[in-house]
Amino acid sequence: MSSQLATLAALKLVKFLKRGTAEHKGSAGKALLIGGAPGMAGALLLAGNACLHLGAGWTMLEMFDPASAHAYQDSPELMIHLASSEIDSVLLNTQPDVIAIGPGLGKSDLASAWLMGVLHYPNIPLIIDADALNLIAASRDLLEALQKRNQQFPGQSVITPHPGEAAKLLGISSEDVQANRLSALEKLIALTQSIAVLKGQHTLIASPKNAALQCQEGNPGMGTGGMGDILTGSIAAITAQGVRHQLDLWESTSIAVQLHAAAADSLVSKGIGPIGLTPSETILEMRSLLNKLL
Ligand SMILES: NC(=O)C1=CN([C@@H]2O[C@H](COP(=O)(O)OP(=O)(O)OC[C@H]3O[C@@H](n4cnc5c(N)ncnc54)[C@H](O)[C@@H]3O)[C@@H](O)[C@H]2O)[C@@H](O)CC1
Ligand SMILES: Nc1ncnc2c1ncn2[C@@H]1O[C@H](COP(=O)(O)OP(=O)(O)O)[C@@H](O)[C@H]1O
Repeated sequence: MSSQLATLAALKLVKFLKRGTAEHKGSAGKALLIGGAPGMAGALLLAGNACLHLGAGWTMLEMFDPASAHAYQDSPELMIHLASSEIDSVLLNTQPDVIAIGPGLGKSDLASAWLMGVLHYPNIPLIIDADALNLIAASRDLLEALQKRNQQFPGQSVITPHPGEAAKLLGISSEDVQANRLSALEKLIALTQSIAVLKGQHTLIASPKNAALQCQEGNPGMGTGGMGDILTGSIAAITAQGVRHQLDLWESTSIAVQLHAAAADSLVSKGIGPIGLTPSETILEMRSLLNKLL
């Protein structure tokens, strides 16, 4: 299969992120990240740290865990707010340039309500990951809301399932997904009409408009909890900057997918991993690679 697929080669697009001397945080965009239920606050913090270090102008977190909804000494730049049922007013007051929902979101009624709220929030890029995908897999209403959003605003959502999440969305096993990853990717796009990133060895990306590309970078050191969360935060950061730097969601996602895997390879080449490679180290390596590519 791999020989038939074109290779993802998106890093040449990084130069679009180069900042003019008069640019300010407004030009770098506002990202709103939603998740972090009790026991999984770390997933949202990892996504937030990735978003911050990959250059979003503002990184705002809607945190579901009341005990974790506070400022952090290690990353006081993150603007953290306790998620409540005031969903529409938060979205209206925040006016985000991009929303990412899912890291550690959980499957509570409030989580479903937030997901429905962001699916109804109009024409901005939306990144859907982790438990947000599991919620869509379990709810026809949420799936229909996603399909309707994509009919109204094509190209403005991306789903980022790992094989387990892809399997739930498609109603098959993760072994079936892995046995024919390209077919699973195509089915995910047919089902959701979103840009789709099927993670795992040789991550695949495609959209209703774009044929599948295969990421050649990446390594098994990436098999650490939180590695997908930082991809979500990175897509959010690059998309937030892309809004005013002529990059669309497809291009921003493509950059993030390749940069993420390339950073993990770069760390392994320096002896940092594969065993014990952490998502937090990968964030800093992504920042370093990104700035070298400008
Ligand atoms: N620090 C934290 O708080 C973390 C929280 N997390 C959150 O935990 C929740 C549950 O997510 P999880 O993904 O951990 O658990 P899930 O139960 O959703 O998925 C794990 C299963 O997916 C399948 N799978 C995943 N990757 C695969 C691959 N490359 N090849 C084949 N099969 C694969 C396997 O069957 C695996 O057992 C999410 O909301 C997530 O964001 C995780 O991101 C880990 C870190
Ligand atoms: N063997 C591998 N080769 C390449 N990339 C991998 C490998 N294992 C995991 N990854 C990557 O690591 C990330 C794991 O994401 P995910 O499973 O969502 O993690 P989490 O939910 O714990 O944050 C994905 O980007 C995936 O492509």
